[in-house]
Amino acid sequence: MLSGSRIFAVNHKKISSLNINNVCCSKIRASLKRLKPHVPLGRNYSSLPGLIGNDIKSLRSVLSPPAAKIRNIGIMAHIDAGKTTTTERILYYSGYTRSLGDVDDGDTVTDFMAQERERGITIQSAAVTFDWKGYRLNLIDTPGHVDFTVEVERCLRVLDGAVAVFDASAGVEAQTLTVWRQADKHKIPRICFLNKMDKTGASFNYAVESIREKLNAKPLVLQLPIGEAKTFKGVVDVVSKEKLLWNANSDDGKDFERKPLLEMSDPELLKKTTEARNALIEQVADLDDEFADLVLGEFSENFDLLPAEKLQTAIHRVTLAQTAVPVLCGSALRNKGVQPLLDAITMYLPSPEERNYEFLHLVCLQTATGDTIVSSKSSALAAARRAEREGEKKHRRNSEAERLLLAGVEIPEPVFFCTIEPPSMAKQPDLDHALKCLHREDPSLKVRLDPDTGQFSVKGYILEPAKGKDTKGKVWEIINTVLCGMGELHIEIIHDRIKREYGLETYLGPLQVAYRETILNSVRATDTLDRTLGDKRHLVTVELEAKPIETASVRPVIEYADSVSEDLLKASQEAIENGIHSVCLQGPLLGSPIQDVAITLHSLMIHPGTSTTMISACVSRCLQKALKKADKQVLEPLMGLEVTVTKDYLSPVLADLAQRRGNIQEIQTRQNNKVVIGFVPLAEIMGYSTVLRTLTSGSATFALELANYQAMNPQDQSTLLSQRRGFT
Ligand SMILES: Nc1nc2c(ncn2[C@@H]2O[C@H](COP(=O)(O)OP(=O)(O)OP(=O)(O)O)[C@@H](O)[C@H]2O)c(=O)[nH]1
Repeated sequence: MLSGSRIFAVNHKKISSLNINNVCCSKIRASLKRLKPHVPLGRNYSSLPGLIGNDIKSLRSVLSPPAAKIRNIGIMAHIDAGKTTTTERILYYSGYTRSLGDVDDGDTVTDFMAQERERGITIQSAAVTFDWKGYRLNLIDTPGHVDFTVEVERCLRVLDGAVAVFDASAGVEAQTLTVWRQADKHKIPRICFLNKMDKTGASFNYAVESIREKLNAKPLVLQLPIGEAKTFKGVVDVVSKEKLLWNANSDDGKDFERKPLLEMSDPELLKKTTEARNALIEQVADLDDEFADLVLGEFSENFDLLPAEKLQTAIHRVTLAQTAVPVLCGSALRNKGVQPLLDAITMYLPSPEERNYEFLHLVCLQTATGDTIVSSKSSALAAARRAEREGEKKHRRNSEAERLLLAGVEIPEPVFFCTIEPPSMAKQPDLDHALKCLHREDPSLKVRLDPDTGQFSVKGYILEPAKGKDTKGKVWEIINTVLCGMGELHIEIIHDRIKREYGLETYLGPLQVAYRETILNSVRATDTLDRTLGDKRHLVTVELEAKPIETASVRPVIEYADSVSEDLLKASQEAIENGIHSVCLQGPLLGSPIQDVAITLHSLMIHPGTSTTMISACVSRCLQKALKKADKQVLEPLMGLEVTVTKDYLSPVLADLAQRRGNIQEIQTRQNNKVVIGFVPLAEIMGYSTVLRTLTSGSATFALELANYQAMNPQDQSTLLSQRRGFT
């Protein structure tokens, strides 16, 4: 959990173009840069070809609408489902941009970082504000790659609704499950958009079923596709029984035809749509009592007489209650189906007035991800009070400031780390500054200082010892700066950003896996620290026990025996726990965090006047002594893996995974592809994208997610320990 947050009251009249709740500083500066190119930024941003100036509509002229006409929404999905392409179409049709951006050409609005444009992927979420039919939409495009899950998390906590985009040929994919779970956690009402209906293998029914089965959600089919794959040309609006057709010769899809379905011209389609509408009405009536009463009363004889608006209002209610999700379809790339999606956003997703925010206590923090920005303190306070009245009251707080804070961002533990070095010692402060700023934007990036790893330091291609003596015999050592991140891509992007945005060429050490350690048996130790400093005697005696437990947490459980005096504990508890935590952060085998342990303090004697530092030191030493005696175990990160591959390449992929200690759980058939689902240790999967590309001629895709930490087998553990000690 992020350590803290602050609230900022923003004068929205001064920055009316940035009607957003919580985006990182660089996004705000970059947005300002787009609208006002001369704002001095003090940091380099990638240029925005073709976007500065006339191509983007200035929002300063648009008056603030009432809250009921505001939609704060996000776009989320598995990587490459088409979020950015859909966002580009949305911006174009709303009049925000005057030309269609393309991910493949690297000229989109929301993917504005150089790395995003070069790789065609979203790395940072981007917020844009635009209007649609009298509504003000604040939209955030989020990344789909698992390495940037925290970006999604920090956006979800401020959204009122979300559009989940799916590749209609793949249905629910691995990362869709992750973002869906995140949205569930933040209680975000959603709409599903089945994109890529033009793609070979696209199947509306398959995608709807996968939403039902894999996401355990109730899909409300609001549209039916007209054609699929190459024949896809439009959609039927099930609610109004109209067909929407896009002109095949139009190059931007701006204009389309909306016509009622008629018995004479479309008998088959009309029959199918009537069946779908009746099924939809029954489904909504099952979920909404008010609608059920209406349907069973006035319209039970003939659902055709039920006005579209009544059905729409009921769909809005069930969407808000999150008992079902409306499903629409289209092809963003072929410019079909995006305008009805915009209508659905305004019609079915909630306004800020209809949402309760989870306000939580968090401690104070500098301006960073997790801060809460409000347009005025009084309106935010009113919202907080309403949330308390209507919500579960469990977060009622006394302090006014505390009541305004939104729930924090949950930060997963990093699984990779590597050293990073500046080009010269003189540049170390610049590197520290860059890392500090990047960490504030991206709390999933962790930086730690490793004083004495006993390893070699890599500077360019030259190996230098990390510790030595100078000519006068004085000992010196290199302090390593260590980057800890969510994946290979995450660290690569950070490295690249330091170069481009801060002008610093840095050197990365080899990428290493973040292992953990645990103990296998209970051990007990006693220690006494007796030191006299000046005229003061510091004397502490501690007896403690460390034992294995099941928590999957890197924080040890700390217990105190009844024999430990409560008065003594009151004065020294913090020092004792600091001592325990510092040892548990660096285990005896690899210097990795220790997990699944409980520490019980059995006895404690403290001489009056002993400093808390000495108490911490004694507890640390005693715990180290105990751990030395224990049987120890290295735990390695185990990744959940999903590889989507055509049948022809299945065998080589399986053979390769077997060599990587992979454990295959299931092989599913998804359209013409096979989906291999299993687990593989992270250490074995480094650089997998290159290997998979070679094995399958670039036709396969894969997704990885941390599943848990598992015990290494004795042989692999001893090989790893030998490697770390430099014996192999
Ligand atoms: N056939 C087809 N391709 C599409 C469609 N929409 C997007 N694409 C392509 O799919 C690829 C990924 O599109 P993006 O819009 O970058 O997807 P994304 O979900 O934003 O990707 P990340 O942000 O990196 O997760 C690009 O090559 C697009 O051209 C579509 O409707 N049909």
